[in-house]
Amino acid sequence: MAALKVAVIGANGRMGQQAVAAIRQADDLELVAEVSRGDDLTNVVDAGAQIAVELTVPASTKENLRFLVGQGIHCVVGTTGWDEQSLGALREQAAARPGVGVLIAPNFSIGAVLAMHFAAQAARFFESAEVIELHHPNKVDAPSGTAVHTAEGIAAARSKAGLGASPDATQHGLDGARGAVVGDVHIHSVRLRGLVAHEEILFGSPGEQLVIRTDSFDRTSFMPGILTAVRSVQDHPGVTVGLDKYLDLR
Ligand SMILES: NC(=O)C1=CN([C@@H]2O[C@H](COP(=O)(O)OP(=O)(O)OC[C@H]3O[C@@H](n4cnc5c(N)ncnc54)[C@H](OP(=O)(O)O)[C@@H]3O)[C@@H](O)[C@H]2O)C=CC1
Ligand SMILES: O=C(O)C1=N[C@H](C(=O)O)C[C@H](O)C1
Repeated sequence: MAALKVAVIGANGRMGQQAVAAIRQADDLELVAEVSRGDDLTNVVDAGAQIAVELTVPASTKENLRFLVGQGIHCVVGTTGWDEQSLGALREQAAARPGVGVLIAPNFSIGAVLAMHFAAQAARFFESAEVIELHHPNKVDAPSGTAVHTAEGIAAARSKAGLGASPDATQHGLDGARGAVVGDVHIHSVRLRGLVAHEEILFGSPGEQLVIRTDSFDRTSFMPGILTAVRSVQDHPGVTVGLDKYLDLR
């Protein structure tokens, strides 16, 4: 079978460089274009790319996707910054290009994907839930896309189970002390030299605690997920959020 033709957008970045290397090493994939800031995205089309891996910055990703989906190119997106409004616009655009698949993946590491899945399963059993995400200090966004997705999954499960917000008697203190809030779930962001990408999901009930923790010590942890997504995206038309949807998790 012919190799799938793949382009990487954001090829000079921390993730982009590793994605380029991982795709080059895969026998069933052919890297046909590497796009960095300032390069023309039409290179991707001219090179005949079937799939684009988008690993840029929140300020660039939506515009890139608008172009790529408009050209009928399947997209695997790791960049953060997607909210309900921008996802809605993307879904609308994808609906006008039937057959085109787009994966928005808050996290490609299997550990993080499973942590989010387990957190959603655990959420209805506990009175309290909070998320701590810990990253390298060069990260430009906070909270992390993974933490937002984790909190959304927990909030949906809690709401379905009829649970309200976690108990919290805080009335006084410094702004920000209780973190950011997504769907009633508090998220705390740590930025620390030496870290890569880590998350702890805390659940509490009287007399007990459950901690789910995932650690990416190296960006190689994201590569198997990217390759799985590249190989699968054509089989999932429309916009999918979360690599878990490709993994047959129950
Ligand atoms: N889903 C996942 O598993 C993971 C997702 N991420 C996310 O992926 C994104 C990238 O992370 P990371 O590699 O660490 O970030 P980097 O800042 O190292 O890389 C981003 C790269 O994209 C480039 N860029 C910006 N705009 C464009 C554009 N329009 N066209 C082409 N290239 C562009 C930047 O260039 P310049 O330097 O000139 O700005 C930079 O080289 C972030 O949103 C991060 O949160 C990260 C790790 C895992
Ligand atoms: O910027 C990063 O490094 C990461 N970004 C993603 C996020 O915001 O969740 C994924 C991972 O946490 C690494």
